Amino acid sequence: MSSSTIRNWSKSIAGFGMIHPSPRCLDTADIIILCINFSHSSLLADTLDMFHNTCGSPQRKIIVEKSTFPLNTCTQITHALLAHPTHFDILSIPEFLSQGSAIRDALCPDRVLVGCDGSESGLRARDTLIGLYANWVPREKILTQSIYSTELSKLASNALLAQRISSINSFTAICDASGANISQLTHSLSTDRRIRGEYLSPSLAFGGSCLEKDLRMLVYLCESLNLHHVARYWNSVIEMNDYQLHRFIQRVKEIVVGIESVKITVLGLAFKKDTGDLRLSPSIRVIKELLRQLPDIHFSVYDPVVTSWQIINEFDASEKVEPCQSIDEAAINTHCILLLTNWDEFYTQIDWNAIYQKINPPGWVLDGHLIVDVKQLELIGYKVYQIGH
Ligand SMILES: NC(=O)c1ccc[n+]([C@@H]2O[C@H](COP(=O)([O-])OP(=O)(O)OC[C@H]3O[C@@H](n4cnc5c(N)ncnc54)[C@H](O)[C@@H]3O)[C@@H](O)[C@H]2O)c1
Ligand SMILES: O=c1ccn([C@@H]2O[C@H](COP(=O)(O)OP(=O)(O)O[C@H]3O[C@H](CO)[C@@H](O)[C@H](O)[C@H]3O)[C@@H](O)[C@H]2O)c(=O)[nH]1
Repeated sequence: MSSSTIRNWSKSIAGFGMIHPSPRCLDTADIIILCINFSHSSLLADTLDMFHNTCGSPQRKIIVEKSTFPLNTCTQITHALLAHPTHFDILSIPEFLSQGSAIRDALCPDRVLVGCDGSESGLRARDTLIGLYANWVPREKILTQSIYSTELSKLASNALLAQRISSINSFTAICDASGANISQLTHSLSTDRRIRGEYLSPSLAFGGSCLEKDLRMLVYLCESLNLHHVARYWNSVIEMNDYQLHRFIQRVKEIVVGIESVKITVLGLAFKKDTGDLRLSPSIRVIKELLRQLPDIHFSVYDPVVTSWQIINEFDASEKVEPCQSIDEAAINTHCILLLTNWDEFYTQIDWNAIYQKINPPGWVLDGHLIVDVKQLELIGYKVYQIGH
């Protein structure tokens, strides 16, 4: 979300504001929402230091854990602040929004989980936050739980989403090896009302800053609870994701190896459509791994949202990765087109006939998201690999 969007949105909800954190602003706040990124773990310590440095106004404050922190973080914060003269109540209210639909998800959440420690003041703090959310979320969608349950619910949600993606991706491997068709398979699965179709879209891998990170947190939690079988189970979801990505990279290698001065066109760099976020993007992993294994390759990259500056900054070997302003520009003299992000315009706005005139024979297209109509492209003359077909 851009800061101006957040500002406009937050203006419409009385009492909300974006602040640059400082001991002074913490002193005057009634509710402090932590949405920092735990991967900078020292920053969590900095934040706690900042609370310690506030002058200690007598008024009680509520700290909301919105970031996805490891289980038990709320309790650790409580202990860390025990000696502080201001009294704090800690709540866990995990965030479930997705990149690309953040505002819609925030305004119309499936549910809001509010976890508290069950103490008298904790329950009062919980009711304050429920009152705040009730301004725009129907009361029946606001669920109250213990702090451990809300923290674990967040990890469990991302783990199950990732597990569904890895499961369907495992079937693309079976389809590739057996001749079955993944589109037909997902269609039949989605008609089963116990399964349905969400998070069953096959892909070259799941990416983004959350699913893998939260799975790793879950694996770590299981290990620390001596639940080694359970840890291995969830770790296998990550392993399946890596396997799927490397299967795709292997297919590209088989096609381009031996071609002199090979040029590959990458369509889509963001980790998914409707965002410019590059964190743990499968496209970037594909490019970097191919550059590592076949350093002579040149890439031309087009993404509808990711800027040239972002592309240049992402790669050390920037002279080998050329940002392009259009699909047509990226495709000139290419040997192979990779469809790596599921942008809507790739489904509907690519003139495959026109592009075929600009590329090097035999004209390979490798589709990591079931974007193209394979038969139509083969009729034009392309050679096509689509996951699971
Ligand atoms: N991005 C999402 O879609 C999403 C969705 C749900 C939950 N989450 C969770 O929210 C948290 C943040 O994720 P993000 O994607 O917004 O990360 P991010 O890195 O984009 O943003 C974190 C921000 O916090 C700031 N920050 C970190 N430590 C700070 C400190 N001590 N004081 C002041 N500012 C500090 C950083 O400078 C950064 O701007 C993570 O725990 C993540 O798992 C993210
Ligand atoms: O059927 C699917 C659905 C998604 N993906 C991929 O999975 C990744 C993650 O997608 P998505 O879940 O939409 O993105 P995020 O914005 O990372 O959101 C997830 O992570 C957030 C941070 O924790 C949570 O708040 C959200 O509920 C959770 O969906 C992307 O690479 C997608 O392309 C697939 O391959 N197939």
